[in-house]
Amino acid sequence: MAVDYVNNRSNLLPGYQLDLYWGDTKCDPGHGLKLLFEALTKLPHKTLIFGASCSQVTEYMAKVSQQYNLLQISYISESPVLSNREIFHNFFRTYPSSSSLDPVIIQLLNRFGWKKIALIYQLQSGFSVRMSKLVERLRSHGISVSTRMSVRFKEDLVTAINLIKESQTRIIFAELFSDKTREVICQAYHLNMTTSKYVWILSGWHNPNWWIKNTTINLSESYCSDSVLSEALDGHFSFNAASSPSITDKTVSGQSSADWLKEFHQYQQKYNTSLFQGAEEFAPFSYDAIIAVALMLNRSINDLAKKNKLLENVTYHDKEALEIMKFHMERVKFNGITGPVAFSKSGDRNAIAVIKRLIDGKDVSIGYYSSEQREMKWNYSIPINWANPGNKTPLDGPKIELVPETVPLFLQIFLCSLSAFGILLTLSFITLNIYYKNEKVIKISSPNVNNVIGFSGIACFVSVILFSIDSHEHRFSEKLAIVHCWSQLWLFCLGFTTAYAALIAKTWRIYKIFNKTKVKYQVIKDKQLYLIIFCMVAFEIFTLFLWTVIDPIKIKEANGTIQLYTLWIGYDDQLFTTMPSTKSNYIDRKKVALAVSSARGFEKDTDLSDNEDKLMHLQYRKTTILKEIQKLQTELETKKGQLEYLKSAKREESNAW
Ligand SMILES: NCCCC(=O)O
Repeated sequence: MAVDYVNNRSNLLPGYQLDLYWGDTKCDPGHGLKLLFEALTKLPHKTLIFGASCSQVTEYMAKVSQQYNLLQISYISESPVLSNREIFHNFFRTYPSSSSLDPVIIQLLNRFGWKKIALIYQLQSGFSVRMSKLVERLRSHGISVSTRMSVRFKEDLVTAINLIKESQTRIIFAELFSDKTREVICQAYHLNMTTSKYVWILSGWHNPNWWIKNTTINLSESYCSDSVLSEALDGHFSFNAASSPSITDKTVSGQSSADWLKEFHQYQQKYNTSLFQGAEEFAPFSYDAIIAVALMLNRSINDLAKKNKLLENVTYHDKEALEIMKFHMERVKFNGITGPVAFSKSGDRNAIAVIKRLIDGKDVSIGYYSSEQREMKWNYSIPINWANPGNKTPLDGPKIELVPETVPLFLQIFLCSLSAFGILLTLSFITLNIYYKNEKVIKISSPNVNNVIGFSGIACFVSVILFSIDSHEHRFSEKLAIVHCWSQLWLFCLGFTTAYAALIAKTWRIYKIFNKTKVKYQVIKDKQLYLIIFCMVAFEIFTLFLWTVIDPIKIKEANGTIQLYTLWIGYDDQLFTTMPSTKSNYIDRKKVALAVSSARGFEKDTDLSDNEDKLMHLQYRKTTILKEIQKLQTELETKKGQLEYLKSAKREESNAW
């Protein structure tokens, strides 16, 4: 159609006819190179190489064509590798580099507030390099890439999808050729990864209805028919360079994009050949590429003439002719079917990208992005239906909410009131104890030691109040929280030990009195009781000191529930059954029981945090290993990309062709 247009125009390449020698590269470098050699070795001499479609073929062909000092122009190859002028000196394209469309993904993620994405792509240099650049770009925009998987064989694909599922990322960008994309979607479907919780973003350059192939996909354990794929793909997003960004603007041929499309359909019917089927996405770019070639040749004729050269006589390896053509190609500028056509220094095209969504089997344009103006225009009149109750935008992963695990308020109030009551009661006992210290019953019970027990009990009550105060990071600084934790422990342990030591001392004295073997009345003074108390408290301080130094408290976030054991009250009668003083009216059994039970509860609490520790550690190890795998994969892909560059450069140097 484009060749006909050029050949029918009297003012474009007057006296010349454009001839196109073509063949199907089958998206395979081997086929592509064979066709290229056949074309180059047959007469007439070829003036320019047009194509290929798949970047992996184009890359090889462009390396060959430049050995012949020929210009090459592609109409759909999107690999960012082709933008490297140091490797591809004479290459142009009317389709933008895929990397120039990366902002589209960022705009889409930003629109829906997604901050995490998983990437999956087919293993080949163009896609690998594109993904490396995309990862950098996403990260610079605060979007994390949870997983980056490359696939080549069916086995890789199954593992890759499983790993993406494990990464718990619900937004997935996949760039693969259509056959592989079908397989990826099939596997995802069987893993429930195409439900409304997941969002798939795919390349938009596939043929319309690319998933319909009338064949069943057979993965290891998953089968998918076309109708299953249609169901799985409904609602996915895709984007590509817009083939007809404006349907009203007049183009260089005087047609609007709409007129052009009409004529294209007439061509399709006229030739009735399968070769035109589904070519709507590529055809406008191909058309504009031919127009660009015609304009470039038209302008080159005069400059060639100045060098005494005729276009038809230009032979291979003519560097001078090549420079003239390259000069004019770099300056081509016209309004094409695909919008304004001009080439950057790297031979690339700035284009307008279209974002589409598959709604009820039809691609609907929901926005346009201009890479030149870096501007996104959303078509908000298209409703975004997420197919979930309440039409909620899917999340990029499971929602993680940090819930501080604290003692519930009612329990806090209850505990504090109970402790305050205990403190008041103890204070009143201490007062009575001091006031009536000379009364006989009080006197024989060692009022000073009673006071020690009273104050120790108060320390335990205060520690309960401290336990119930929530010191998580939003309230206390880390240092203060640590001091808070230690003070609870020190207060409780010292209070308990002191009270217990005093009781033991008193019990021992009673035991001594009641079990006297000598006839003489035995006097045991308070000083001896203080010594027992001192020894036990000193041992406790020493133990606490060792604990504080050897295993200091660390603040960390943990999953799970805090269970409060310290309230359970029970008796530990063991001590009393072995001592005759159990029956003594002067021993406050309640207090002892509370203290012993609290200590037990504390042990249980410590066990619980040990388990949490292990769980946290395992979770941490899992995350670290996953991150390491991702890092290694990224490095591997980058290295593969570099290796391919180096291989191509080496081949070029050695002039193997
Ligand atoms: N024709 C497919 C476009 C993708 C590529 O550049 O290979």
